[in-house]
Amino acid sequence: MRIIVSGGGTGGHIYPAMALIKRLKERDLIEDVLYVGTEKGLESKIVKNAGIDFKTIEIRGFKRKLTVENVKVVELFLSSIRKSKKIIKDFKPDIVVGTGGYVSSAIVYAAHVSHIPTVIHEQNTIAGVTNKFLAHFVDKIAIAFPDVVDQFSEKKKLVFAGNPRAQEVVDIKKNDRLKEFNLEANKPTVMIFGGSRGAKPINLATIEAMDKFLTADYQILFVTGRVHYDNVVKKIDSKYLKSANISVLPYIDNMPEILPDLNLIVGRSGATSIAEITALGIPAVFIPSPYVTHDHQTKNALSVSNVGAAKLIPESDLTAESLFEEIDGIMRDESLQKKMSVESKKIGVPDAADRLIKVLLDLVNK
Ligand SMILES: CC(=O)N[C@H]1[C@@H](OP(=O)(O)OP(=O)(O)OC[C@H]2O[C@@H](n3ccc(=O)[nH]c3=O)[C@H](O)[C@@H]2O)O[C@H](CO)[C@@H](O)[C@@H]1O
Repeated sequence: MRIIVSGGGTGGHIYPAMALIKRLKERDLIEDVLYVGTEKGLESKIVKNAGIDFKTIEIRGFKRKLTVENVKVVELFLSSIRKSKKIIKDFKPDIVVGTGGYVSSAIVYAAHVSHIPTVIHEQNTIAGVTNKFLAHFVDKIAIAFPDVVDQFSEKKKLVFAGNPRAQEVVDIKKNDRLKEFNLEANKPTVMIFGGSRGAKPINLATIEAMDKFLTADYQILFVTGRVHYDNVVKKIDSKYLKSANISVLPYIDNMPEILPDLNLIVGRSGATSIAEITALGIPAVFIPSPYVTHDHQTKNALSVSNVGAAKLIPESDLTAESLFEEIDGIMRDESLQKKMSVESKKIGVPDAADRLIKVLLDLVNK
């Protein structure tokens, strides 16, 4: 099939799109693929690095408050629909898929008015603004959490698919990649990170807890987020940076290959991270971001912690002490780790990419 995929802004919208493309290629289902994003978004780097054709449109998200800036946003939206129609006319897709973020709104809408089948993928427990808007026009809405059903009035369009990134990570075996980060290959390992862009409060609590981690009988992979890295390193005493027990990195490009080597993941509760974690059954501690629309990360996290697969620290309770105690409590208790892992796997969707592909094939072959 000829397919246009669009999703961006943060990794949580991009990696599911990339996982879908990867699986379509593995199954030899792609005749040609084009990714539509913005030049400024994280997608520009990730998609270009993967060698996938990439076309940009200029578009911005609405400000929630009434401001004059929104006039510019409307102008850009209209011009990006015109550009999207041209892209569609030239590429002639059989289907267009949007995975969220405002960038996907123009191309998916333009596909709808050009009578091309359309699908959106909603990763979260609370639907994003773009997907709520697009829901009126698209043919199918693929969801990753059953809870989100209530958010859409277009019930007949809903299909539960999970998040394609789950299937991408589940096939990768433990492969001792931790040595690349100066950590031991077989020592129990905790990764602390704040989603695709890093999170300052998590970074600060981790820096303050370093003293305790220095002597722990497990090691710490601390991923700060690219924009925070220099500041974090400046704040850390060099004895921690030289320690064999702690590795500090700005970003991990090959996350699927690292995940099987981890015993505990601590971080934000972005939906794509959750899909990866539950596909593999990795115990987790979530510190939901309170800065996202409708506090959706708390709802995401609760769907995992409510079944005993993760612990939850509200950001308002996050300190070096609470962070260390939660991590240490889990790392000292192997039976708890096993129990969390079993419960986590039960809610994982390891065949999510194939489920989503079935939705696409049903539309294309209609
Ligand atoms: C602040 C914000 O708006 N966050 C949203 C964003 O999160 P964010 O972009 O952080 O998304 P997720 O936590 O869902 O996913 C992060 C992705 O980035 C990858 N990764 C992360 C760090 C790293 O060093 N290397 C790497 O590859 C992870 O493996 C994962 O695939 O999109 C998610 C999915 O719609 C939402 O649920 C989040 O609420």
